[in-house]
Amino acid sequence: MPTTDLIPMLPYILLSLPLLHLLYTHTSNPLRLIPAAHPLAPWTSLWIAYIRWRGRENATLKDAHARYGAVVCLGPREVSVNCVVGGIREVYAGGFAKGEEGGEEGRGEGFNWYAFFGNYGGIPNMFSTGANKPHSTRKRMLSNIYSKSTILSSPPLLTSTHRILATRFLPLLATPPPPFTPTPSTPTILNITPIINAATMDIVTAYIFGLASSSNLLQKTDELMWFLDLYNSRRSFNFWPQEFPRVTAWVGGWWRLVPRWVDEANGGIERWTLGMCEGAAGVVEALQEKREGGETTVEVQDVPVVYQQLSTSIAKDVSKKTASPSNNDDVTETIKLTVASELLDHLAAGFDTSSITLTYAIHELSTHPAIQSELRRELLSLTSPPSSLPPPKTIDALPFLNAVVHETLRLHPAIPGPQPRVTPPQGCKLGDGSSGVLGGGGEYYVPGGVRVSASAGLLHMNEEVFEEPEEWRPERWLGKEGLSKEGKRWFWAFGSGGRMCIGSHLALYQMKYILYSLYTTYATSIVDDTGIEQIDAYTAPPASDQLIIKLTKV
Ligand code: HEM
Repeated sequence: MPTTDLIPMLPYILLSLPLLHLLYTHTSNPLRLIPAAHPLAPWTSLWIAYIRWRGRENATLKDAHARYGAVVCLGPREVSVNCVVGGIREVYAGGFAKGEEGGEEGRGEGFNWYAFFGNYGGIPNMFSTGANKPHSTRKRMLSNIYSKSTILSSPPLLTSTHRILATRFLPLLATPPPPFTPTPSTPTILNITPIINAATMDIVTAYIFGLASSSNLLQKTDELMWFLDLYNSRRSFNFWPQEFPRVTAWVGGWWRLVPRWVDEANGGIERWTLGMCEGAAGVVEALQEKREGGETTVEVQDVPVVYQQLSTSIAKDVSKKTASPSNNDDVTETIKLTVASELLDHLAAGFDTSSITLTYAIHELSTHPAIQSELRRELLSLTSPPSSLPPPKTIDALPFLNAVVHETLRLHPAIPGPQPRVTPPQGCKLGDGSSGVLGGGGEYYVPGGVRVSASAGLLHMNEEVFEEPEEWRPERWLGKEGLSKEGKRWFWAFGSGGRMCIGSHLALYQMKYILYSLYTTYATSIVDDTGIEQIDAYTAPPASDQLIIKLTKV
């Protein structure tokens, strides 16, 4: 055929090129062999992006795993796993990074879903860092102060927790001001959720910054409302910057996908955190003077445990990297913002997740009065002087309280959504070839650079592991052995592996003490739990952000 005869066919040839390319990439993609959550999933990532944009990801994954098994394909470069063997054990215990390794200072390159959690204009922190090496350097700086043995024996933490519960939390419950009481004439009926938010924030920031420099949201109601308004209203604007950061930045020049006030809200929270850092820095200086023989006194509860440890370690790290700093002010500013970015993440991660869990614990206890009485019996069996709390180790060892907290974390994990990681360059095998529900189903090769995730909200619903998983049953954690061995492997509220929650012991500590204070003083019952269902998101508070309960003095 003469070449000129081909000219009329040119548009058709050009049009078919993208289709041929799509066909080629599909047939050469090993992910096409994995059961697909939707017919479009192996062909395009637009389907799962649309599901995320609609806020339907958790529900969609639940349905997909129920239909197609433990490993499902969500996109041409994405899979979800819902099993231990060939699933969380490989991905999380196996140390898959959050973003591809490499990049500037080994911080990772390519897409990193967590980069969005950087603060102060993208300064990374432990949680947001993509690559494993810089992450583990940072984690080593902090692991000791968040370890179980340190938390359970920390005088600053115990003293500040006691002060916060005895002088702020219980008095607030006794006479709650208007924003907490829907009808001021009935002060025993109150919205417990913001009070719990305030209590967890005050305890977490007291451990981080010391009581004198921390938040006092339980007593400063206006500040609490200001903070919660900023914090909660940003939630619905995560999609674009988190899933499509480059598009968001590119389009941002002429069309804002995220309203300006979200940036302003972030700025407000950042300045608030810097204020606490400055207070803590003053206390660290005073401690230094004291060590050098000065007169200064610092009360035990005012020691900024986390701030002190982190600022010292980061200062060493930064000065090591900048051997001859050209500008000392720049170095000081870098240290200040690096510390603040890290600690802002801790206070946000710490207050939000713990208060979600506590809201559900109170909801469940209020709808299960017999279990509430059983818990109160156990708590009241402790004897402690009226002016102090029972010792942390005693509280920690209470079996029924422990069961109530863990069963709530199982049924209502504060982070039920997918925790994305990236498969290593050499690829991996997911699933374990077995057919049972406990195994990973078929075994599949997954190449490097693929987004893979598991979700606590799905792992905790396996009926082979947790009998009647939709039921809240603290007793499944009791008995001689406690939860079954299999149950322990599938319990994933704090994640697992190197990127597991660093604050889990602090979280358990404060949740147990808050429940102790509440239930040794009051009985709770539900007045209005409309909207108590968890939203479909990574971190999932109640849809209504509130729980109205009645308190009755015991
Ligand atoms: C009930 C309370 C809590 C729950 C359910 C929870 C859950 C989790 C989970 C599932 C992760 C891993 C997330 C992922 O990789 O996508 C995580 C990480 C983290 N959590 Fe928590 N958390 C809680 C309380 C706290 C507290 C009190 C702190 C305060 C320090 C905290 C600080 C962190 C940090 C800094 C990370 C990142 C760890 C790393 O990158 O190595 N969390 N948390």
